[in-house]
Amino acid sequence: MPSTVLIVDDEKNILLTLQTSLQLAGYRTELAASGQVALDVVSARPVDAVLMDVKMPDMDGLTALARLMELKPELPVIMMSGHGTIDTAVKATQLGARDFLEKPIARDRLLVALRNALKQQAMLEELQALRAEVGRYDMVGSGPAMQRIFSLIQRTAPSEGRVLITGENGTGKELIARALHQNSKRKSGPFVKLNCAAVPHELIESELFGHEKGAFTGAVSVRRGKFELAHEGTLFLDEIGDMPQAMQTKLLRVLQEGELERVGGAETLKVNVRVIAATNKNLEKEIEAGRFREDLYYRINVVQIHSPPLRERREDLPALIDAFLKEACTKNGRRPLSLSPEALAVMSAYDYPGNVRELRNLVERLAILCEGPVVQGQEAAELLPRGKGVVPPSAAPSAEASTPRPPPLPVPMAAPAAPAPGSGFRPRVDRTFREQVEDAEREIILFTLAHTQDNVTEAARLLDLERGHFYKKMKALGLRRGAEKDPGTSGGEG
Ligand SMILES: Nc1ncnc2c1ncn2[C@@H]1O[C@H](COP(=O)(O)OP(=O)(O)OP(=O)(O)O)[C@@H](O)[C@H]1O
Repeated sequence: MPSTVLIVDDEKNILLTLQTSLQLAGYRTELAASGQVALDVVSARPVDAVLMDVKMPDMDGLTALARLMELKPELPVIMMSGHGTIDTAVKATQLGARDFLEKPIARDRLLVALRNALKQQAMLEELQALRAEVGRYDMVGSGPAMQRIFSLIQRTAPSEGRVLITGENGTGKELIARALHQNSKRKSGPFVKLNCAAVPHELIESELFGHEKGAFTGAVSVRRGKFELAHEGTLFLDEIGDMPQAMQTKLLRVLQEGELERVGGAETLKVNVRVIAATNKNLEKEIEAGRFREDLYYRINVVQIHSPPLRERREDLPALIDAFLKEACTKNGRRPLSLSPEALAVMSAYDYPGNVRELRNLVERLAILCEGPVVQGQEAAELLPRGKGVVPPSAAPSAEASTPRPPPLPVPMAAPAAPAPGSGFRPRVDRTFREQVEDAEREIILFTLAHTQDNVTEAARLLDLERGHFYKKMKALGLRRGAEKDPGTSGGEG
């Protein structure tokens, strides 16, 4: 899409000459005969750059420049003057002008200045976007599920094929979309995102297609839609399953014809956009229920990439935790933290209904709250939702641990061969009476088994319990025998 340049000069001849030069070079132009008109145009219509004379009646160019910078601080403005002094040029630069041209303006010099200003602007915008997204591009994980995703990204990204990314919230769908863009031929173009579930139904059309001034109440100026903004780049439509049906029909037309009109506008705009969509819904079910257009589904679903929930790819947990821990420590200005084996075991046992997003938040909390330098199992357990944090005794305490060993937590499926947690049971206020009695019973059994080297008969004898009753108790508490052990070698209790 050609850039629009606003030319501001009180001399009509100059306006027309510059307009011709710029149009021949492929730019769209807007004209303003005064500083005030220029301000009106910029607040009403999309303008990519301004070329403005210094000497004008009513409002001189430098005053207009200062006002423009207040209105749109990032707008590239090139000043021009027939009586240019160094002083004026310095003032213009201080006010935010990107370049200063002397009249009469040489066409080549003008085009170079304009190209540089627009390029610089594009780079600044890209840098800003990158800064905002810092740390969000790198996809961590090397398990089979991630390998499959990486391979699909590699094969799909260079094509122009539309991609539908499916998966629960927080599984990394947006990250996949960004990776597809970054690895595509469009990577120097924009990546634009619209979350269809976050925009009120009545506004989604203008978000996507833009609107003309006065198209509806509140449309005080022209606005480009996401499709226009994504021209020659990628448009990521998140939560597409939430797109209203009327809008699905309009989207289908753009996907088929590559054309659209802004809301309230008559001009047909051609756009060259690759659409990547994502959903946490089962779109086939949505089609059956009559909520999603089947023809749109086939248009967007040329290639499908599924991002499985974190609980189905636990093998990636250590690498993800490590990456998020490093990131959070740097962000919060603290020395690097590491996880004790107990803490890692606690975090690996949790199901993460909020997926990688939840893990990332939990790790950031760890980085803020833990004293460190090694996160203990108890600290990790306390971070998880109530009742979800358990410290398996099989996880050995870290040698680097600087804090005293915390009291042990309940053991859901522990092999008696594991080291006994010791007699550290203490009453707590965050578990019920019954849970705490069971915690104590577990401790007693594990402690005794450790003492008898897993000899169940001997442990039952020491506790004055029937052997059968002892077994039942173990089962009820979720404990199992050292299954890998041959009963004959573990003390002959079998
Ligand atoms: N493989 C990964 N490596 C590193 N970070 C990840 C990974 N997957 C997800 N994340 C991080 O988890 C968070 C959620 O990811 P993202 O927004 O891509 O998920 P989503 O599936 O698009 O979520 P939603 O459906 O809610 O929009 C982000 O902070 C992202 O950086």
